[in-house]
Amino acid sequence: MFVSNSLLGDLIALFVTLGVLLTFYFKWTYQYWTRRNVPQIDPHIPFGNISESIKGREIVGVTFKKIYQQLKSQGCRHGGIYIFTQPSYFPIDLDYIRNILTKDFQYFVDRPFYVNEKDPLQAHLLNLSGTRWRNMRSKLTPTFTSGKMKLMFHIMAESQSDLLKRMDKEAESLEPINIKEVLACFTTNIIGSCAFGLDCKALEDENSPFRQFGKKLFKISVLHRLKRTFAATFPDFAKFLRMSNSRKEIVKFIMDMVEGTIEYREKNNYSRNDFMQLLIDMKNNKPKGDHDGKPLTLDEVASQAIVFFAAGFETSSTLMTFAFYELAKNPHIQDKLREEINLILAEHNNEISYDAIQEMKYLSQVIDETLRLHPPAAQTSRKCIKDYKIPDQDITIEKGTSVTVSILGIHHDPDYYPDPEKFDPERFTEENKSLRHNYAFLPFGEGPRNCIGMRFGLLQSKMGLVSLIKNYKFTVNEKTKEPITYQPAHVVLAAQGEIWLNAQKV
Ligand code: HEM
Repeated sequence: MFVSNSLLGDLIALFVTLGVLLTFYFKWTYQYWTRRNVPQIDPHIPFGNISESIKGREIVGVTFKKIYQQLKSQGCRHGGIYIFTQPSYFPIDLDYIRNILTKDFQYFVDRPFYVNEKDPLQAHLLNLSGTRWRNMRSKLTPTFTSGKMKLMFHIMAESQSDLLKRMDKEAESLEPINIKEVLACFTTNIIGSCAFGLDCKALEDENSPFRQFGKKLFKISVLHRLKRTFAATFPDFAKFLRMSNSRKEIVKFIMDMVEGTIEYREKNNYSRNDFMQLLIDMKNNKPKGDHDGKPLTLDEVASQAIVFFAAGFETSSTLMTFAFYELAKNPHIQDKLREEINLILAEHNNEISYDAIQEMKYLSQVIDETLRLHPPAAQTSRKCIKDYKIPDQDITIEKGTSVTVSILGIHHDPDYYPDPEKFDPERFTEENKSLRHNYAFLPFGEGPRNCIGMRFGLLQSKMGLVSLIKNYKFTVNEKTKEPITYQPAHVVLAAQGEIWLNAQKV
């Protein structure tokens, strides 16, 4: 029965053989890019090139930025990395990035995410692939036009007066202000109101159920992160195991809320200018546009509402938090912005209106520079859906390979932005923008699969900035831990720890 005369001897032989086989497997796997003549950054067993982020030492966006810088310093136009054992193509040249995101989009329609189609609330725009994505994107696009944003502006304006009330209360206490938390409550109110039709009251009460839900949504345990990465890396195996990405308590919270809202509106014949209403209309009537013509199901309505909340709430509140921090560090920029705000509002009866915000050019520069320095989405990805030959190279990206674009890496590249760590809104004057490659600034991604909520995200962030900068002068409080670093195990690029500011009424 034993190969040798002892069980121990057999076990040792078995482990040694397994060890040797595994080493060969990793060695062979980790030469994929070298075999294809693509420069690679040497990976480590078993996490490939993302060990630091898997171990929770840094956010993956920072890992990708370092890879970008390493490849760029070696003069590479592209490279290859490994996420666990899965090869991912890593373009550096902005023309290659433009081809993948836009010009040759038909090869890169999908995202490399694992989705269990049977999971409730998973059929949302961010996750969907192929024809299902095209149909949903086409149905949802009319939801985000400037006309619709103008209609939703009134809902945002209600939250803006709550923001001022909260700020007045905080400033009166003469204590430093935890700006990250205040702004998280502000965006919770706006998105909760627009996506779910709810009065969340997060600014009045930090313990409100919706604020607690927002915290829970982004609090991802190490186990859940490992599960997600595993499923993304080995999608076929995850499919075989029927792995689920849903969290039961989140599904229940959302479904109860969406069903309740729909029932109330339908029973009372009540309608409102918000995302939820547009989704309900698409459930009850055939949506317009070039798609399969099918109305949305209840699960699809709930899925879109949750992704609008998840994709729109923390990205915008992080953008605003960094904008206030940078303005507090740079008083001359803050003063210049306040001057513009006062000047333009004076021409609009001192009312913060949609049109007044659109006229504020320096405000856009401040927002763009914040998005450059601290892009909330530090990277984006695509999946190659048919073999793709890289133009001007004798290299083919194989069907099924993922592509990683380091937004943070590009935004900190001194070739495009000299002295990249400096906060300087002058980089975004019309003249300076025209001197750069269009793809050197990608905070919302690019191409047919870019951020659908860009207008909404910008509008709510601009509204937050205008109403607070108009009324308060901000400086950084010594309780803020500087230099700012990024939270390691987090979905968006957010500051580690709190950002404490002093606010003085102007
Ligand atoms: C400052 C705020 C925001 C930033 C920086 C941001 C950034 C991004 C980025 C980088 C992408 C990936 C694009 C690509 O791969 O080319 C994305 C996708 C997406 N965003 Fe945003 N986003 C913001 C706000 C919002 C808001 C407010 C919503 C919804 C109300 C939203 C909904 C989405 C959705 C649904 C997608 C997936 C689109 C698709 O796959 O077709 N985002 N966002």
